[in-house]
Amino acid sequence: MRAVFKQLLNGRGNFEVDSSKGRSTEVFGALLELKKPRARLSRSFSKAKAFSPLGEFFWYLAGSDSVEFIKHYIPNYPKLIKDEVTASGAYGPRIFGKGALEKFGGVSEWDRVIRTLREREGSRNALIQIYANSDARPKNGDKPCTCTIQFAIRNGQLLMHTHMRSNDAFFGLAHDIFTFTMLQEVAARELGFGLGRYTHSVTSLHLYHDCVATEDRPANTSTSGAEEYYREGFHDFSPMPEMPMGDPWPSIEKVKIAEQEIRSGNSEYAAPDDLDQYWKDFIELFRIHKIFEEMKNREDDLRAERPELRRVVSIMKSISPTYRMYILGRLERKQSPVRDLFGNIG
Ligand SMILES: O=c1ccn([C@H]2C[C@H](O)[C@@H](COP(=O)(O)O)O2)c(=O)[nH]1
Repeated sequence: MRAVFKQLLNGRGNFEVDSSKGRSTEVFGALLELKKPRARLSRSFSKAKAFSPLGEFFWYLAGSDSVEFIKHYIPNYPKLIKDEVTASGAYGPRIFGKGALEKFGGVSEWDRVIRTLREREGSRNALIQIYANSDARPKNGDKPCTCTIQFAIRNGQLLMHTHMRSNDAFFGLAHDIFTFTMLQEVAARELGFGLGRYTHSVTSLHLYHDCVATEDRPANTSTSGAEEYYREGFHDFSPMPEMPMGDPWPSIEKVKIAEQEIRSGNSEYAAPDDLDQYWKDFIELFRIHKIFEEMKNREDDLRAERPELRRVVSIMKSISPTYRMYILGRLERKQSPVRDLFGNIG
C-alpha cells in the first residue's frame, strides 16, 4: 500500500486520466507482489479495514449476487453499481456458482480449478475468467474490474495471480487484495500445499482526485486520504493468523450459516464449539459489525446508555488480538468513551 501510494502521489511516468467516475492519477500496467499474502490487512491509524473486506469475502463464498447482502458491509454498493437488487457483475456466482459448468456435471469453476491442480501440479490452466466480453454493455453500472484469477503450484507452494483491468488504489485495492489472498489460502489448504506468494497485475491502477462525492465519501477523499496514510508513518505489516490445516470447507460452511443468521438480525449467534478460533474470530467480527449497525440506527438512545458498546467489549475479549485494532478504529470513529471501556483489556 505504501509503495502504491508513493508511486501514485509522486512517481514518474503516471498519467492523468478523465473517466466516467472522475479524474485520477494512473499507473498503467502495474505489477504488485505480496511475498506474505497473510499480511493482507491494510493497517494504519487513518485507514484500517477488516469488516467490509471480510463481508465481501463471505459474499463471494456464498456465490451471491444480492445487493441487499453486500450493502450490509459496503453501504455505498448500490450507488457504485447503480442497482438496488442484483449485482450482475458479482464475482461469487462466477467462481462458486454450480450452474457454470453444467455440461461437466454441475461443478463450479472453483471445483474445476482444484480438480485441475490435483490432476496435474504443473498446470497453467487453473484459471477462472471473471470479466466476460458480454460485460462490456451491462444493464446497470456493474462491470467486473477483475479479468482473471489464476492458481499454480510451484516448488510445493500454491501461488496465485490476479489480473484486473481497473483498480481504485484507495477504496478498491485493499478489498481486492484481501478477498483474493483469502481465496489463495483456501485453495492452498484444500489442496494441502504451502501458501506461496501472491501477484496482482492491473492495467489501470489509479487514485481519484475528484471522485464523485457520495453520502459515504466526500469528493476528494482518495488523494488526501492517501497522503495522510503515507505521511502517518504508522504501518503495521503483521500477518493474519494462519488458516487451520486440512480441508477448510466444513468450517467455511458453518461460518456462512453464522454470517447469514447475524446479518438477518441475530447478533447473539453463538459460534459452534467445535470451530477453530481462526473461524470463530470471523463470526465474532460479524457480530460486532452487526452491533455497530444496530447502534447506527439508534444513535440518539445511545447517548445516555451504551449497552451495545459493553457487548462489543465483551466479544473483543474472546477475539484474536490481531483484530482488536479494527474494532478500536470503528469505536474511535464513533467518538465513544473508548479508554474507559478498554481499561481492563490492555
Ligand atoms: O473490485 C473492484 C471493483 C471496482 N473497482 C474500481 C475501479 C474503478 O475505479 C471503478 C470502476 O470503474 P470503471 O473502471 O468501470 O470505469 O471501481 C475496484 O477497484 N475494484
